[in-house]
Amino acid sequence: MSQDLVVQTRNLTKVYRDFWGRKKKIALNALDFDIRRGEIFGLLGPNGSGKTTTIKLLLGLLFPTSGEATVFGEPAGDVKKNEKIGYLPEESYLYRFLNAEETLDFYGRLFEIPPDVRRRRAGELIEMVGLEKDKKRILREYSKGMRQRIGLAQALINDPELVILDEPTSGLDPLGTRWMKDLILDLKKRGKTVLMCSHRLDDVQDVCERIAILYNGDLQTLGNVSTLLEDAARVEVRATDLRLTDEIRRDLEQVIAKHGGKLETVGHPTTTLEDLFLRIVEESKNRPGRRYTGSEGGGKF
Ligand SMILES: Nc1ncnc2c1ncn2[C@@H]1O[C@H](COP(=O)(O)OP(=O)(O)OP(=O)(O)O)[C@@H](O)[C@H]1O
Repeated sequence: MSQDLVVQTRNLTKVYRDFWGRKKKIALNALDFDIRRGEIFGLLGPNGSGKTTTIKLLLGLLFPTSGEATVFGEPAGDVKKNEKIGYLPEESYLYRFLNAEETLDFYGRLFEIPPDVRRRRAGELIEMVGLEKDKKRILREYSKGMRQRIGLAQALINDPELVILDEPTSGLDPLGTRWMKDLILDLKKRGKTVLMCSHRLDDVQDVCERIAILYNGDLQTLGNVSTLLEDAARVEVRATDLRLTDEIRRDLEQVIAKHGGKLETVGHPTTTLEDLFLRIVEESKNRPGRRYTGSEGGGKF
Protein backbone atom coordinates (compact mmCIF):
# COMPACT_ATOMS: atom_id res chain seq x y z
CA MET A 1 0.00 0.00 0.00
CA SER A 2 1.20 3.47 -0.86
CA GLN A 3 2.45 5.63 2.02
CA ASP A 4 0.22 8.36 0.69
CA LEU A 5 -2.98 6.44 1.36
CA VAL A 6 -4.25 6.72 4.91
CA VAL A 7 -7.48 4.79 4.31
CA GLN A 8 -8.14 2.16 1.70
CA THR A 9 -11.25 0.02 1.31
CA ARG A 10 -11.71 -2.78 -1.17
CA ASN A 11 -15.08 -4.45 -1.71
CA LEU A 12 -15.96 -3.43 1.81
CA THR A 13 -19.33 -4.97 2.60
CA LYS A 14 -21.39 -5.03 5.76
CA VAL A 15 -24.56 -7.02 6.18
CA TYR A 16 -26.41 -6.60 9.45
CA ARG A 17 -28.13 -9.75 10.64
CA ASP A 18 -30.96 -10.17 13.08
CA PHE A 19 -30.90 -12.17 16.31
CA TRP A 20 -31.40 -15.43 14.37
CA GLY A 21 -28.53 -14.67 11.97
CA ARG A 22 -30.89 -13.90 9.11
CA LYS A 23 -29.80 -11.23 6.67
CA LYS A 24 -31.46 -7.97 7.72
CA LYS A 25 -29.83 -5.14 5.84
CA ILE A 26 -26.96 -4.69 3.37
CA ALA A 27 -25.62 -1.49 4.91
CA LEU A 28 -22.53 -1.30 2.67
CA ASN A 29 -22.10 -2.98 -0.67
CA ALA A 30 -18.57 -3.52 -2.06
CA LEU A 31 -17.27 -0.07 -1.17
CA ASP A 32 -13.99 0.98 -2.82
CA PHE A 33 -12.40 4.28 -1.88
CA ASP A 34 -9.09 5.74 -0.72
CA ILE A 35 -8.27 8.71 1.47
CA ARG A 36 -4.93 10.34 0.74
CA ARG A 37 -2.56 11.67 3.38
CA GLY A 38 -3.22 15.31 4.25
CA GLU A 39 -6.57 15.70 2.50
CA ILE A 40 -10.02 16.61 3.81
CA PHE A 41 -12.40 13.94 2.57
CA GLY A 42 -16.20 14.16 2.80
CA LEU A 43 -18.41 11.11 3.09
CA LEU A 44 -21.95 12.07 2.13
CA GLY A 45 -25.27 10.37 1.75
CA PRO A 46 -28.85 10.50 2.96
CA ASN A 47 -29.86 9.00 6.32
CA GLY A 48 -29.23 5.28 6.42
CA SER A 49 -26.86 5.23 3.44
CA GLY A 50 -23.98 3.62 5.36
CA LYS A 51 -21.75 6.48 6.54
CA THR A 52 -21.68 5.55 10.24
CA THR A 53 -21.22 1.89 9.31
CA THR A 54 -18.17 2.88 7.24
CA ILE A 55 -16.71 4.88 10.15
CA LYS A 56 -17.32 2.03 12.59
CA LEU A 57 -15.59 -0.40 10.21
CA LEU A 58 -12.60 1.94 9.91
CA LEU A 59 -12.38 2.21 13.69
CA GLY A 60 -12.58 -1.57 14.07
CA LEU A 61 -15.81 -1.29 16.07
CA LEU A 62 -17.51 -3.52 13.49
CA PHE A 63 -16.11 -6.28 11.32
CA PRO A 64 -16.84 -6.45 7.61
CA THR A 65 -18.99 -9.24 6.23
CA SER A 66 -16.61 -9.34 3.26
CA GLY A 67 -13.96 -7.18 1.65
CA GLU A 68 -11.35 -5.23 3.60
CA ALA A 69 -10.41 -1.86 4.98
CA THR A 70 -6.96 -0.70 5.95
CA VAL A 71 -5.96 2.39 7.90
CA PHE A 72 -2.27 3.43 7.87
CA GLY A 73 -1.71 0.16 6.03
CA GLU A 74 -3.00 -1.88 9.00
CA PRO A 75 -6.22 -3.91 8.96
CA ALA A 76 -9.01 -1.68 10.30
CA GLY A 77 -9.91 -4.41 12.80
CA ASP A 78 -6.56 -3.88 14.56
CA VAL A 79 -7.58 -1.35 17.22
CA LYS A 80 -3.93 -0.51 18.03
CA LYS A 81 -3.91 1.77 14.98
CA ASN A 82 -6.70 3.84 16.68
CA GLU A 83 -3.94 5.51 18.74
CA LYS A 84 -3.29 7.59 15.61
CA ILE A 85 -6.99 8.37 15.05
CA GLY A 86 -9.14 11.08 16.63
CA TYR A 87 -12.91 10.60 16.51
CA LEU A 88 -15.71 13.08 17.08
CA PRO A 89 -18.95 11.08 17.05
CA GLU A 90 -22.27 12.60 16.08
CA GLU A 91 -23.79 11.99 19.50
CA SER A 92 -21.82 13.28 22.44
CA TYR A 93 -20.80 10.50 24.82
CA LEU A 94 -18.79 12.67 27.19
CA TYR A 95 -19.24 12.41 30.96
CA ARG A 96 -21.65 15.13 31.98
CA PHE A 97 -20.27 15.54 35.50
CA LEU A 98 -16.66 16.20 34.49
CA ASN A 99 -15.42 19.66 33.56
CA ALA A 100 -13.44 20.37 30.39
CA GLU A 101 -10.03 19.91 32.02
CA GLU A 102 -11.07 16.66 33.71
CA THR A 103 -12.58 15.37 30.45
CA LEU A 104 -9.35 15.88 28.52
CA ASP A 105 -7.33 14.44 31.37
CA PHE A 106 -9.57 11.35 31.37
CA TYR A 107 -9.15 10.74 27.63
CA GLY A 108 -5.43 11.51 27.86
CA ARG A 109 -5.11 8.75 30.46
CA LEU A 110 -6.91 6.30 28.17
CA PHE A 111 -4.17 6.94 25.61
CA GLU A 112 -1.56 6.60 28.38
CA ILE A 113 -0.19 10.05 27.68
CA PRO A 114 2.30 11.05 30.42
CA PRO A 115 0.82 13.54 32.98
CA ASP A 116 2.95 16.56 31.99
CA VAL A 117 2.23 16.11 28.24
CA ARG A 118 -1.46 15.53 29.07
CA ARG A 119 -1.69 18.75 31.05
CA ARG A 120 0.10 20.81 28.43
CA ARG A 121 -1.95 19.40 25.56
CA ALA A 122 -5.23 19.83 27.47
CA GLY A 123 -4.36 23.49 28.13
CA GLU A 124 -3.49 24.10 24.47
CA LEU A 125 -6.63 22.37 23.22
CA ILE A 126 -8.94 24.20 25.65
CA GLU A 127 -7.50 27.45 24.36
CA MET A 128 -7.75 26.32 20.74
CA VAL A 129 -11.44 25.44 21.06
CA GLY A 130 -12.21 28.66 22.93
CA LEU A 131 -13.29 27.15 26.28
CA GLU A 132 -10.71 28.88 28.49
CA LYS A 133 -13.42 30.76 30.45
CA ASP A 134 -15.59 27.69 30.91
CA LYS A 135 -12.99 25.01 31.57
CA LYS A 136 -14.03 24.52 35.22
CA ARG A 137 -17.76 24.14 34.46
CA ILE A 138 -19.21 20.63 34.27
CA LEU A 139 -20.28 19.57 30.80
CA ARG A 140 -23.91 19.18 31.87
CA GLU A 141 -24.04 22.99 31.86
CA TYR A 142 -22.56 23.27 28.36
CA SER A 143 -24.60 24.33 25.33
CA LYS A 144 -24.62 22.08 22.23
CA GLY A 145 -21.99 24.30 20.62
CA MET A 146 -19.74 24.10 23.68
CA ARG A 147 -20.13 20.31 23.82
CA GLN A 148 -19.11 20.16 20.17
CA ARG A 149 -15.98 22.19 21.01
CA ILE A 150 -14.92 19.98 23.92
CA GLY A 151 -15.77 16.93 21.77
CA LEU A 152 -13.33 18.16 19.17
CA ALA A 153 -10.65 18.83 21.81
CA GLN A 154 -11.19 15.27 23.07
CA ALA A 155 -10.74 13.95 19.53
CA LEU A 156 -7.38 15.73 19.28
CA ILE A 157 -5.94 14.84 22.71
CA ASN A 158 -3.78 12.05 21.25
CA ASP A 159 -2.42 14.37 18.51
CA PRO A 160 -3.92 12.05 15.86
CA GLU A 161 -2.80 11.75 12.23
CA LEU A 162 -6.33 10.95 11.02
CA VAL A 163 -9.29 12.89 12.41
CA ILE A 164 -12.78 11.46 11.82
CA LEU A 165 -15.57 13.97 12.32
CA ASP A 166 -19.21 12.85 12.25
CA GLU A 167 -21.46 15.89 11.64
CA PRO A 168 -18.89 18.38 13.05
CA THR A 169 -21.04 21.46 12.43
CA SER A 170 -24.37 20.05 13.59
CA GLY A 171 -25.97 22.22 16.25
CA LEU A 172 -23.50 25.07 15.77
CA ASP A 173 -24.64 28.61 14.99
CA PRO A 174 -23.08 30.37 11.97
CA LEU A 175 -20.19 31.72 14.07
CA GLY A 176 -19.51 28.29 15.54
CA THR A 177 -19.80 26.73 12.09
CA ARG A 178 -17.25 29.15 10.62
CA TRP A 179 -14.96 28.49 13.57
CA MET A 180 -15.26 24.72 13.10
CA LYS A 181 -14.57 24.98 9.36
CA ASP A 182 -11.50 27.16 9.96
CA LEU A 183 -10.29 24.64 12.49
CA ILE A 184 -10.73 21.75 10.06
CA LEU A 185 -8.74 23.69 7.45
CA ASP A 186 -6.12 24.38 10.10
CA LEU A 187 -5.85 20.64 10.86
CA LYS A 188 -5.03 20.13 7.20
CA LYS A 189 -2.36 22.86 7.35
CA ARG A 190 -0.83 20.96 10.25
CA GLY A 191 -0.57 17.87 8.07
CA LYS A 192 -3.56 15.95 9.46
CA THR A 193 -5.88 13.87 7.31
CA VAL A 194 -9.58 14.52 7.90
CA LEU A 195 -12.60 12.36 7.12
CA MET A 196 -15.88 14.12 7.74
CA CYS A 197 -19.51 13.10 7.36
CA SER A 198 -22.09 15.85 7.12
CA HIS A 199 -25.55 16.60 5.84
CA ARG A 200 -24.63 20.28 5.64
CA LEU A 201 -23.51 20.29 2.05
CA ASP A 202 -22.40 23.93 1.98
CA ASP A 203 -19.97 23.16 4.82
CA VAL A 204 -18.67 20.12 2.95
CA GLN A 205 -18.22 22.22 -0.18
CA ASP A 206 -16.29 24.84 1.82
CA VAL A 207 -13.71 22.49 3.31
CA CYS A 208 -13.54 19.14 1.50
CA GLU A 209 -11.24 18.47 -1.43
CA ARG A 210 -12.67 15.10 -2.36
CA ILE A 211 -15.99 13.49 -1.58
CA ALA A 212 -17.79 10.18 -1.87
CA ILE A 213 -21.58 9.99 -2.05
CA LEU A 214 -23.29 6.85 -0.79
CA TYR A 215 -26.86 5.82 -1.43
CA ASN A 216 -28.36 2.78 0.23
CA GLY A 217 -24.93 1.26 0.83
CA ASP A 218 -23.68 1.77 -2.74
CA LEU A 219 -21.00 4.24 -3.76
CA GLN A 220 -22.60 6.63 -6.25
CA THR A 221 -19.93 9.24 -6.87
CA LEU A 222 -16.31 9.76 -5.91
CA GLY A 223 -14.01 12.59 -6.85
CA ASN A 224 -12.61 16.04 -6.53
CA VAL A 225 -15.24 18.54 -5.34
CA SER A 226 -14.30 21.31 -7.77
CA THR A 227 -14.23 18.91 -10.72
CA LEU A 228 -17.57 17.35 -9.77
CA LEU A 229 -19.18 20.76 -9.40
CA GLU A 230 -17.69 22.30 -12.51
CA ASP A 231 -20.33 23.20 -15.10
CA ALA A 232 -18.30 22.77 -18.28
CA ALA A 233 -21.19 23.98 -20.45
CA ARG A 234 -21.01 27.51 -19.04
CA VAL A 235 -18.30 30.18 -18.81
CA GLU A 236 -18.03 32.69 -16.00
CA VAL A 237 -16.03 35.92 -16.27
CA ARG A 238 -15.58 38.20 -13.29
CA ALA A 239 -14.23 41.71 -13.54
CA THR A 240 -13.33 44.36 -11.01
CA ASP A 241 -12.98 48.18 -11.09
CA LEU A 242 -15.87 48.41 -13.55
CA ARG A 243 -19.37 49.94 -13.44
CA LEU A 244 -21.80 47.84 -15.40
CA THR A 245 -23.51 49.84 -18.19
CA ASP A 246 -25.81 48.95 -21.10
CA GLU A 247 -22.89 49.55 -23.45
CA ILE A 248 -20.73 46.98 -21.66
CA ARG A 249 -23.63 44.55 -21.70
CA ARG A 250 -24.07 45.01 -25.50
CA ASP A 251 -20.32 44.66 -26.13
CA LEU A 252 -20.20 41.45 -24.10
CA GLU A 253 -23.17 40.07 -25.99
CA GLN A 254 -21.41 40.73 -29.30
CA VAL A 255 -18.08 39.19 -28.25
CA ILE A 256 -19.80 36.09 -26.90
CA ALA A 257 -21.99 35.76 -30.01
CA LYS A 258 -18.90 36.11 -32.22
CA HIS A 259 -17.51 32.99 -30.55
CA GLY A 260 -20.75 31.06 -30.96
CA GLY A 261 -22.05 31.50 -27.42
CA LYS A 262 -25.08 33.17 -25.94
CA LEU A 263 -25.06 35.67 -23.08
CA GLU A 264 -27.10 34.30 -20.18
CA THR A 265 -26.64 36.74 -17.34
CA VAL A 266 -24.50 39.75 -16.52
CA GLY A 267 -24.70 41.34 -13.10
CA HIS A 268 -23.06 41.80 -9.77
CA PRO A 269 -22.14 38.60 -7.95
CA THR A 270 -23.83 38.00 -4.61
CA THR A 271 -22.00 37.09 -1.44
CA THR A 272 -23.13 34.17 0.72
CA LEU A 273 -25.60 34.48 3.55
CA GLU A 274 -22.87 33.12 5.80
CA ASP A 275 -20.51 35.99 4.89
CA LEU A 276 -23.26 38.57 5.32
CA PHE A 277 -24.28 37.13 8.71
CA LEU A 278 -20.70 37.03 10.01
CA ARG A 279 -20.04 40.60 8.85
CA ILE A 280 -23.18 41.91 10.55
CA VAL A 281 -22.35 40.14 13.82
CA GLU A 282 -18.77 41.45 13.71
CA GLU A 283 -19.98 45.02 13.08
CA SER A 284 -22.58 44.74 15.84
CA LYS A 285 -19.86 43.63 18.25
CA ASN A 286 -17.56 46.49 17.29
CA ARG A 287 -20.24 49.18 17.22
CA PRO A 288 -22.53 48.86 20.25
CA GLY A 289 -25.84 50.60 19.51
CA ARG A 290 -25.68 49.75 15.80
CA ARG A 291 -29.19 49.40 14.38
CA TYR A 292 -30.62 48.89 10.96
CA THR A 293 -32.03 52.14 9.64
CA GLY A 294 -32.16 51.83 5.84
CA SER A 295 -35.03 50.61 3.68
CA GLU A 296 -35.46 46.87 3.22
CA GLY A 297 -32.85 45.36 0.95
CA GLY A 298 -31.37 48.78 0.29
CA GLY A 299 -29.26 49.12 3.42
CA LYS A 300 -25.54 49.25 2.74
CA PHE A 301 -23.34 47.83 5.48
N1 LIG B 1 -27.03 -2.60 14.24
C1 LIG B 1 -27.78 -2.58 13.16
N2 LIG B 1 -28.64 -3.59 12.86
C2 LIG B 1 -29.37 -3.56 11.74
N3 LIG B 1 -29.35 -2.58 10.83
C3 LIG B 1 -28.53 -1.55 11.08
C4 LIG B 1 -27.70 -1.47 12.24
N4 LIG B 1 -26.99 -0.32 12.19
C5 LIG B 1 -27.35 0.29 11.05
N5 LIG B 1 -28.27 -0.43 10.39
C6 LIG B 1 -28.89 -0.10 9.10
O1 LIG B 1 -27.84 0.02 8.14
C7 LIG B 1 -28.12 1.10 7.24
C8 LIG B 1 -26.95 2.09 7.26
O2 LIG B 1 -26.92 2.71 8.53
P1 LIG B 1 -25.85 3.85 8.91
O3 LIG B 1 -26.07 4.17 10.37
O4 LIG B 1 -24.50 3.39 8.52
O5 LIG B 1 -26.32 5.06 7.99
P2 LIG B 1 -25.85 6.60 7.98
O6 LIG B 1 -25.54 6.93 6.57
O7 LIG B 1 -24.78 6.83 8.99
O8 LIG B 1 -27.18 7.34 8.42
P3 LIG B 1 -27.39 8.76 9.22
O9 LIG B 1 -27.15 9.85 8.22
O10 LIG B 1 -28.83 8.67 9.62
O11 LIG B 1 -26.45 8.78 10.38
C9 LIG B 1 -29.45 1.69 7.68
O12 LIG B 1 -30.47 1.13 6.91
C10 LIG B 1 -29.58 1.24 9.12
O13 LIG B 1 -30.94 1.10 9.49
